[in-house]
Amino acid sequence: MSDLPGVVVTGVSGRMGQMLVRMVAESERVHLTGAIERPDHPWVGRDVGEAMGGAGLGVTVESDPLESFARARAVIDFTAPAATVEYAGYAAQARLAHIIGTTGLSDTDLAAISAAARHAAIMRAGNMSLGLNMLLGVVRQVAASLDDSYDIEIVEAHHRHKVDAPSGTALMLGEAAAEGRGISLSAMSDRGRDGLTGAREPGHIGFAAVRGGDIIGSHQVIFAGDGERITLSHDASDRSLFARGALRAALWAMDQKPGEYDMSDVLGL
Ligand SMILES: NC(=O)C1=CN([C@@H]2O[C@H](COP(=O)(O)OP(=O)(O)OC[C@H]3O[C@@H](n4cnc5c(N)ncnc54)[C@H](O)[C@@H]3O)[C@@H](O)[C@H]2O)C=CC1
Ligand SMILES: O=C(O)C1=N[C@H](C(=O)O)C[C@H](O)C1
Repeated sequence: MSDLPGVVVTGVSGRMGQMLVRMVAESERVHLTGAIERPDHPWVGRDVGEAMGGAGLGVTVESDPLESFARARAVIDFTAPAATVEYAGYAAQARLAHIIGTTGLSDTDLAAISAAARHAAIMRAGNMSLGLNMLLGVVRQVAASLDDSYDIEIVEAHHRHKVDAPSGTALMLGEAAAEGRGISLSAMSDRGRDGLTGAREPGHIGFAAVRGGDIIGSHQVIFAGDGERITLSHDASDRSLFARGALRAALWAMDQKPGEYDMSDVLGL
């Protein structure tokens, strides 16, 4: 038995899940106490380290989170919207910190997560990298300094397996630009142009998504004016970036009161 605070990872067979299992298991500050997958997954019942193709870690993959949540201080969750909403309810019952990396959440999902945050600390961010979260402040500032003769367009690129668009990060960048401009993103965004769209609406924020190959995550915010263009960009070249941010967030959130937090709270930005 370890005295270190327990952390559960959900979606352990996924791209981020496997990265997180490795990082939590190797950490000297936390202890891996649970590994969760969906009920029909072939890894359920196996040691998570062995299922990942390495040495056993002494943690069996389970589909029922109740027991492992009861032994933990935090759950790190990069799965899918329906799963994340379900885990938010369980984490609230067990009063443990819930670190949410899952993107593609609907307004209804977000409302359910806010309700769960009355009972537990929830840290949610569409991107947990330090660099990207620093960039948000720069985007806000540039958007506040330029009037709407500079058209704002957000272009994101991801691997062929990504299921949601625009990416969670693109939406965070869009929110930062909208805050800088003093506008509402939901009222002023253009997504997925196709066909005879008409000329660009002044003041709107446009989104475009590229999907292909093994691109980990690239984002550009373009401020296109007459005669010049400013481009702010961020490129992730290693997924461990996000896992490191998530682990830092878990350590931070374990000591927070119930409520909703984001990476700016964790990083003190
Ligand atoms: N916030 C951030 O920094 C980042 C967020 N993401 C987001 O994380 C999510 C996962 O991304 P990937 O790992 O690339 O996807 P993935 O498809 O490789 O992994 C998702 C995993 O969740 C599991 N899962 C689905 N439903 C489940 C359930 N009910 N219970 C338990 N497990 C369940 C799947 O079986 C799979 O193993 C996506 O929404 C993605 O956009 C990804 C990278 C960074
Ligand atoms: O699905 C991914 O891979 C990623 N998802 C996040 C997003 O939607 O922005 C973060 C990162 O870009 C990788």
